[in-house]
Amino acid sequence: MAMAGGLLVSRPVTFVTGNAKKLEEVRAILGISIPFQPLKLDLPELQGEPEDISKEKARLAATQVNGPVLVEDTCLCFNALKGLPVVDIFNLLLKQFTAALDCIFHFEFSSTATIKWFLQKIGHEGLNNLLMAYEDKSAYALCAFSFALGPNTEPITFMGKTSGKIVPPRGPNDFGWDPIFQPDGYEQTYAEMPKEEKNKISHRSRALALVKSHFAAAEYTFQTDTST
Ligand SMILES: O=c1[nH]c(=O)c2ncn([C@@H]3O[C@H](COP(=O)(O)OP(=O)(O)OP(=O)(O)O)[C@@H](O)[C@H]3O)c2[nH]1
Ligand SMILES: [Mg+2]
Repeated sequence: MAMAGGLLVSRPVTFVTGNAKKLEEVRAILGISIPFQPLKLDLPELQGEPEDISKEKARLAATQVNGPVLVEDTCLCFNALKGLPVVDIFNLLLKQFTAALDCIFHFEFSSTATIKWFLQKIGHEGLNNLLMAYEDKSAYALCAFSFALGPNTEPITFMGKTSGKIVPPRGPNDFGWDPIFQPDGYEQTYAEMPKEEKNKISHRSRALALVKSHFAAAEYTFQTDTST
């Protein structure tokens, strides 16, 4: 029997995420192109550039799983705020605030704020309000998948970006900031679009196209028999 020329990998990839909606989309986009099994783990996320957050998630996941892992980190960036991911804006404010408080009360704050945290705290309306003072409502969704073959191997990262604008919420409210993100060239928000449509143009599908190309080029062979 002819064997693929690529690396033999001990078992299928584990896609580690605590987010069921992400998993749903990844399943729909990947189909059977990459054999993977999901694992629900909410990994701690260090703050920094999206690529670094994603890589660090992959390192942590590979150590926990002790095998090949795929992870993903998504952020929503507002151009009026210099394209900074919301997390950085928050950290900037937090730093100034804590510095001021520290002078007065010797308080200390620590936080792992993300777009997720912002969404939970201020909601869609709050995210819209952040841009109230700016004419520029443009934004982009950025997705960073990282793949690691196992612990102690350097993760490879694949980025996907979709540009659009922040609008008052429209459409079903079952996935994060989908109702307030309207991609360029569309009259609908992510939430209003049929799933197949979002999955054709989303930050996630663009990053996953690169993941798929990498897997196709690397010709990994996954050992599925775990009894050996
Ligand atoms: O409207 C949305 N459309 C999307 O396509 C999308 N992708 C992610 N998100 C949300 O943005 C934050 C990212 O944080 P995030 O990348 O750390 O994800 P997470 O913590 O939920 O899961 P994970 O880290 O366990 O994989 C979380 O609030 C996610 O719900 C999205 N919202
Ligand atoms: Mg997370």
